[in-house]
Amino acid sequence: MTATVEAARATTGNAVRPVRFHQVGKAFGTGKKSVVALEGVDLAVETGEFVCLLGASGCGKTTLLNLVAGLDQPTTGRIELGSSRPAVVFQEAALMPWLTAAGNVELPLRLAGVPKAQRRAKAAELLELVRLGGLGDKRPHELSGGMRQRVALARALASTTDNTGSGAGKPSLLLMDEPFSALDAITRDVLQGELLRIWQATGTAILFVTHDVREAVRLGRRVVLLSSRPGRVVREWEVAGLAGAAEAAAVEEINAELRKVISSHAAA
Ligand SMILES: Nc1ncnc2c1ncn2[C@@H]1O[C@H](COP(=O)(O)OP(=O)(O)OP(=O)(O)O)[C@@H](O)[C@H]1O
Repeated sequence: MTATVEAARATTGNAVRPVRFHQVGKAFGTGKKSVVALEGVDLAVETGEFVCLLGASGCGKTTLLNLVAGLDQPTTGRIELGSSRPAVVFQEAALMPWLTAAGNVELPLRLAGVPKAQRRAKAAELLELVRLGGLGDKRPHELSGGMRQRVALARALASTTDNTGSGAGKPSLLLMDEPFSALDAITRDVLQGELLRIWQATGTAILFVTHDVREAVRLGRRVVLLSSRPGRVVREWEVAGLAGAAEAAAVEEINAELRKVISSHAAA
């Protein structure tokens, strides 16, 4: 079977989907030493949707995001990318230490050839959005871990927005790989709330990787569970709008399913 990543019009009716996987597989290496990280993954993210991808350590979550981001190629299957330029926010903010916060946010715009005045204005707007207005001249080492992740989020939003000219009319897509897992519990809680606000304000689709069930249910409208090696989609839950007892019940049910997946892998 051929493996491709297509910048195609992945459509549902007339709408363009940010991304769709068709039976995607990924193996590292060949022969006896080959590691099959993903197998037969079918998954779509709709325009403006917030999907949390959940799975045990090593089940292929990062591999899957890397395929969407174009950092790696699938071995089998096909990925249709309707999004103009997916951006990734990693566990560590990975900011350029010699640039200010504003300079980091401007970077993707600079690389896309956006004129200076326009990118300054966009960076200021995005720093306001992540509640860092007035801190644009700080360098990464002058900011807390939570603030650095806010800058990384603003930078990712800068690279997904269509003001770069190339992606007019295409849905934006943000890929997030356990972005809050290195933060303390209070900062994580605050940033989860902020991310929901920003998601609602921007309408960008988000594919968010986590191994924390509570985080997945709080943030996602849909939670997708991957099995352990090879990673396949085991089950999905619609969790939009759950609160109180219903949210707690969903967390419990998904936790039970995750434990099953982990123990079946351990027994294999
Ligand atoms: N470049 C690589 N070469 C060989 N094996 C790899 C490579 N990248 C990932 N793998 C293997 O593929 C599997 C999936 O890895 P991946 O990092 O995608 O898992 P993950 O679900 O993101 O894990 P975690 O939650 O611990 O970050 C693992 O067994 C890993 O060892």
